[in-house]
Amino acid sequence: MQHTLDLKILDPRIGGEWPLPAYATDGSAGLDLRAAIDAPLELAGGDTALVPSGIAIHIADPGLCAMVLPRSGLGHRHGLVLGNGTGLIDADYQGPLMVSLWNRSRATYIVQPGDRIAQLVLAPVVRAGLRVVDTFEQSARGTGGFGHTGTR
Ligand SMILES: O=c1ccn([C@H]2C[C@H](O)[C@@H](COP(=O)(O)OP(=O)(O)OP(=O)(O)O)O2)c(=O)[nH]1
Ligand SMILES: [Mg+2]
Repeated sequence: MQHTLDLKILDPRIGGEWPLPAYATDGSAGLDLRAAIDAPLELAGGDTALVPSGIAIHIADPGLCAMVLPRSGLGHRHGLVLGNGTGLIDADYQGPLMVSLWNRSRATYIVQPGDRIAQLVLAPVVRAGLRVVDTFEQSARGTGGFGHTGTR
């Protein structure tokens, strides 16, 4: 599925010396986001920094959202994940797209200006209309959860 996304360039290096966010392959789900920083960012083990991506997006359609996710290689090999777990970008958000970068490892990691640090995935949203009830229609699972079905 393809959707046209309004994008503002907040840092002129995006679309200049660094390419616009792009899908790495035809089948890629995520657009890589870059660190729009002026100098190398030293993230000591355990530290978190709010890093500008240099862009703003306006999704507009409330049936869509975007999620900021870690890049697997950085997350697995270097412990570079997100301070907020997953970033959720609302359809009506028009501010700068920020990446909360968390170095969950023990070693310092240095982010260079323009490094691809995270990825943005556009996803459908189903907004709930709440109906308050006293009882639920019986399901097979009922209230069982948190390992209730075992491990094998
Ligand atoms: O990784 C992220 C997460 C969020 N945002 C922006 C877009 C999102 O629409 C807005 C609000 O995010 P969220 O609702 O998750 O945060 P909040 O703490 O509930 O803030 P608010 O009170 O503004 O909703 O912040 C980012 O730029 N990057
Ligand atoms: Mg919120």
